[in-house]
Amino acid sequence: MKILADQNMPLVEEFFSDLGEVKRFDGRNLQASSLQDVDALLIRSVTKVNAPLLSQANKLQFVGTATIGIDHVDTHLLAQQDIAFTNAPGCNAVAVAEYVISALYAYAQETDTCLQGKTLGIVGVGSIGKCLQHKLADTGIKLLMCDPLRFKQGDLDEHIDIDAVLEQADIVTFHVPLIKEGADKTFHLMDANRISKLKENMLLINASRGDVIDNQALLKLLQSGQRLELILDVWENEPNILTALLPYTRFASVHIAGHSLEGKARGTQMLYDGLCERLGVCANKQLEAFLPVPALTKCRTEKTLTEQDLGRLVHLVYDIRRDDGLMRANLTSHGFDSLRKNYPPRREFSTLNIDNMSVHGDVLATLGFNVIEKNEG
Ligand SMILES: NC(=O)C1=CN([C@@H]2O[C@H](COP(=O)(O)OP(=O)(O)OC[C@H]3O[C@@H](n4cnc5c(N)ncnc54)[C@H](O)[C@@H]3O)[C@@H](O)[C@H]2O)C=CC1
Ligand SMILES: O=C(O)C(=O)[C@H](O)COP(=O)(O)O
Repeated sequence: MKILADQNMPLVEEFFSDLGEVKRFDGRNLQASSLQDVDALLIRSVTKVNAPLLSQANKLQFVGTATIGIDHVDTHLLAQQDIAFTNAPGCNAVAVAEYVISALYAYAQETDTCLQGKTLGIVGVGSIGKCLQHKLADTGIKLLMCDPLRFKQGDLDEHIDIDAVLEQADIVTFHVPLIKEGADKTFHLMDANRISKLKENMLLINASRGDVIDNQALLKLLQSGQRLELILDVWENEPNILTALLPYTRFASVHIAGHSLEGKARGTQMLYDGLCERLGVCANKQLEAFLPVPALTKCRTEKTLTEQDLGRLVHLVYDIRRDDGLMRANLTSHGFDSLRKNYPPRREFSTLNIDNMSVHGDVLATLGFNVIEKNEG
């Protein structure tokens, strides 16, 4: 079978070469003619699957996106054409949650803020929101959960309306899918009206989709002199983003919140599992076999850890300021997509084994580190 895979998807040859012939493509520039005689298409978020793209797909039986988000895929059209579809739910939830945690500790360090006692609103409590809620559970940050849909389904104990969250929280982070229309639309969930009511100096984090926040309205507010703390990983109209927003951000990045090595590799494995299921063959490959050993695998904590120490541990594994620096220094010369393509490897907290001799084992473990020893003394 012929398999066409995005050039930015890792481990495709390792997972798929036993199933067929693998060819790569540039995700932003896939042409309809390239789908002639192709059996399986493996994409990332930058490839729009729609009627024009599928117009010459004479053999396509499987489309997989190695992402959580599916706003780039016309799933109804695929169903109509009896083309199996899978995404990779949850594949990079840990990576996005750790991006937010790294951002929080870096923000705290730079602004001399104590996170303990602050109130953080999580808007969208699915895989990522829940993962973040769990990881922050022992940090002393008060969490407000906002997810009307899950609350209605009885899948969430508490739900606070978004406007109440924006009023009560010091920090708000968005983890909703992009829904462009209908009763549940999240397009411009943060519209000009909500943006105009934002409290001075509150911290907004967006690592969901750029269109969830009206970027022009946000810029207008900031240009009017309102002070806000902003951490943006996603932007409207990527890759041609509103660069005028950049100077107003505390930290900015090129849509890489989910790009841990593990997160991207899990996405590939989930597509492999999906295609094997479609073909009725046994999926017998595991990503652990392909991941490199991390540069840093072990450290030891001796004393009672302060919040600053926790931040240092977080940043040992992943410091958002690395990505912020790369974007600010290279966006103009290299461009948004090239920075994404050449994203330096990043590992998840679980790759750091912490030999813990302090009383902070629980917070370290809930943050996601691998705590290998605990001494209550
Ligand atoms: N920046 C990045 O690199 C990444 C971004 N994403 C984005 O994050 C989104 C969320 O991912 P997951 O948590 O895995 O998805 P999920 O589908 O598990 O959870 C999304 C949650 O948002 C809730 N929701 C929908 N509309 C809402 C609203 N108006 N207000 C509050 N909650 C609402 C849903 O009920 C659901 O529980 C993805 O759809 C994707 O667009 C995902 C991975 C990486
Ligand atoms: O999973 C998602 O949804 C994402 O946004 C990805 O992590 C990032 O997208 P691509 O690397 O596929 O463009």
